[in-house]
Order: sequence, then structure tokens, then C-alpha cells
Amino acid sequence: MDRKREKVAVLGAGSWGTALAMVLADNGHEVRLWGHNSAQIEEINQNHTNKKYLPGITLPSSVMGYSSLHAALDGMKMVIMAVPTKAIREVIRKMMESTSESVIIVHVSKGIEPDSLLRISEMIEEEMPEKLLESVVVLSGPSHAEEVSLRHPTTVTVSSKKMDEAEKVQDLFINNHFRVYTNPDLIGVEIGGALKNIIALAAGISDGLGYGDNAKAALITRGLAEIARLGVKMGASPLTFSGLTGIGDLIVTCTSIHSRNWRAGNMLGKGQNLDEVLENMGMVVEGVRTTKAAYQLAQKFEVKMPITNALYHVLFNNVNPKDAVDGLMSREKTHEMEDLTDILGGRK
Ligand SMILES: NC(=O)C1=CN([C@@H]2O[C@H](COP(=O)(O)OP(=O)(O)OC[C@H]3O[C@@H](n4cnc5c(N)ncnc54)[C@H](OP(=O)(O)O)[C@@H]3O)[C@@H](O)[C@H]2O)C=CC1
Ligand SMILES: O=C(CO)COP(=O)(O)O
Repeated sequence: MDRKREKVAVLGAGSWGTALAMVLADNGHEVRLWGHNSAQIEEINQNHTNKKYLPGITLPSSVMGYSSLHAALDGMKMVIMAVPTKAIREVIRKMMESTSESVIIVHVSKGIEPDSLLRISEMIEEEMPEKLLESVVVLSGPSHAEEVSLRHPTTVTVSSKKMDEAEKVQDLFINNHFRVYTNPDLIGVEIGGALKNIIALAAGISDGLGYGDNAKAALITRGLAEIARLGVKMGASPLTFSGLTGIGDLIVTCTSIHSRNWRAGNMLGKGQNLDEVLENMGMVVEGVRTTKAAYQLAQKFEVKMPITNALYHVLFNNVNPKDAVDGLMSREKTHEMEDLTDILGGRK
């Protein structure tokens, strides 16, 4: 495809920012990868590696590392925000000290902010004055950085309130190993991507306890049911949850050793405590904060989210993981399609 060469800044030099910088460089764009650790940026520029986050991978030499945010943003209209959810506000604030240009922000993170209960696009809109923010686009889907950096076939979805801007982002990233779809359901795309991490933690716990494929299939399916239940109450389309950012991302995260959320859950299931687990991981485990946010959202929207609820008590109230599973399995009997029966007038 004929493609215009764009200038793109990627903020966050962890696994996902680096893998996405590789996709953009493969597509011929000018890519500036900003990170706050200058030794790591030096490694990227001198050795074309980012060993901590993508071991064994050689980066295209056109990916240029920047430790100055000001320099990375100079002349940039397109900014990829690839830091963990809890760092987004801080990085946006620093960004605004460094630029007076209006930009399109593409956020690729998966979380919900506890207490404010905002989705990431809403946090960005809250932080940035309208005159500096042309639009926010989310890019999400089943996409482990490790596999993207090997150029293995991957599919993701972009969404925005302004779909013409989402289409620009589709054109920016799409190539024959990284296929990008559009979906206008911004709420559904963000909720699916964020909440799948809760279920991935639970799936890891189940595997760590020695339970098998039946338990994992149950968690994925019933997890999707509770994510969709909440998402629809928040204004999402139910169809989005059967797509890449719903069931697609649930499958990839609940079944892969690449997933930090699954791995963290696995260690919890094997008996480690949360602090030890997070210390050992050395990378972001978004599902922990998102569990807190989803627990609060379930209360706010009066939605039943039994798996989220059980995980919340394991993470924050020292409930033993096995007791949490026993509690889930001994819940009051119910109809599988509870919400459908509500719609059909309570027929059982
Ligand atoms: N990895 C993946 O496969 C995918 C990840 N995502 C999402 O992308 C987001 C980023 O994750 P990922 O790259 O994997 O995380 P990593 O843990 O691999 O990397 C996080 C990066 O962000 C940096 N960082 C943390 N806090 C700040 C801060 N305050 N200012 C500047 N930089 C900061 C870290 O720096 P330092 O090294 O100093 O800690 C590190 O470079 C998450 O929301 C995740 O859910 C989405 C799809 C796939
Ligand atoms: O979002 C991801 C894959 O789509 C990555 O998941 P983890 O953060 O659990 O590694």
C-alpha cells in the first residue's frame, strides 16, 4: 500500500511501546521512542536492543531512542501513549510542559483508574485542554509484545469518538503482519481491554492451584459475561465483547505464558503473596489496579461481577485463593443467560 511517511513519537519504552515502535518503523515512519531511563535509551540507540523488555530482539536501526521528552515531541502531531495506566496523567502533564502543538493521542494501555473510575481516553481528555488535543484514539486487542516483535500475525482494533482519526491510525499501523480493524464502540473497546486482565489474573490463579482446562474455560466464558454485563450498563455495544478486544484479548491473556497478568495470578495460586509477586515481575501487572476499579464500578452500576468480586478479596483482603474458588462454585444456582432472562421477563 502507498503510505505517507509520518512522524510519530512513542512515549514509554517498555515492551509494548518498543514493539509498536518496531511496527511503525517497518511501515517507514520516522519513529522517536521516548523513555525516562537514559541508560536504556542509550542501549536502544547504540545496540538496537531493549533487553529488559524484549530480550533477543534486534530493533530496526530507524527506531531512535530519546530521553528528552521535549526533543522527542518536537514537530510531532501523532503521539502513541504506551505507559502503564497509573503513569498516564504524569506523562501527559510532562508532555504539556514540552509542547504547544495540538496532537492526536493514540493510547495503547489497558486499565481503568480506581476511584475516579475513568477510562483512559477520559483521563487524557480531563488532563489536556481541547486546543492541544485533536483527538484520542485507542488501539487494543490480542497482542503480546513478544509476538509482535517477532512479526507474528497479530490483529488489533482502533476506536475513537472521531472515526476519521481512528482510520488514520489504522493506516499508520496496518501491514501484512499487524492487521488493524476499526470499531466505533470506544467504551466497549476500552472496557474489554482493561477488564480482561482481571480474568487473566484469575485464570493464572486457577492454573497455579492445579485446576485444569474446564476451570479455565469457565473463567473465560463467565468472565466475558460479567465484563459484558458491566460494559453494556456503561454504554458499550454487547457485540464488541465477541470481537478482538473482548473474547479475543481474553483468550490470548488467559492462555499465554507471555501474559504478566496470567503469570502474576499463577504465582498467587502457588502461594506467593501479592507484594512478592509484583516485586518478581518487574513489569506492569495492570489487572491489580483494574480489579479495584472494576469492583468499584460493579457497585456503582449495580452489576453482578462474582469473579471480579472474588479476586478483589484475594488481592486486597487476604482471602485464600482456593477458598475464593470454592465460594464461586457454591454460589446460588442461576440461569446461564441471566441478563437475557431479565430481558425476556424473567423466564427461567
Ligand atoms: N506488553 C504487551 O504485550 C502489551 C501491553 N499493553 C498495555 O500497554 C501498557 C504498557 O505496558 P507495557 O509496555 O507492557 O509495560 P512494561 O512494564 O513492559 O513497560 C512499562 C514502561 O513504562 C515506563 N514507565 C513506567 N512509569 C513511567 C513514568 N511515570 N514515566 C515514564 N515512563 C514510565 C517503564 O519504565 P521503567 O523501565 O523505568 O519501569 C517501562 O519502560 C499497559 O497498559 C499494558 O496493559 C497492551 C497490549 C500489549
Ligand atoms: O494485553 C496484553 C495482550 O493483549 C498483554 O497482557 P499482559 O499485560 O497480561 O502481559
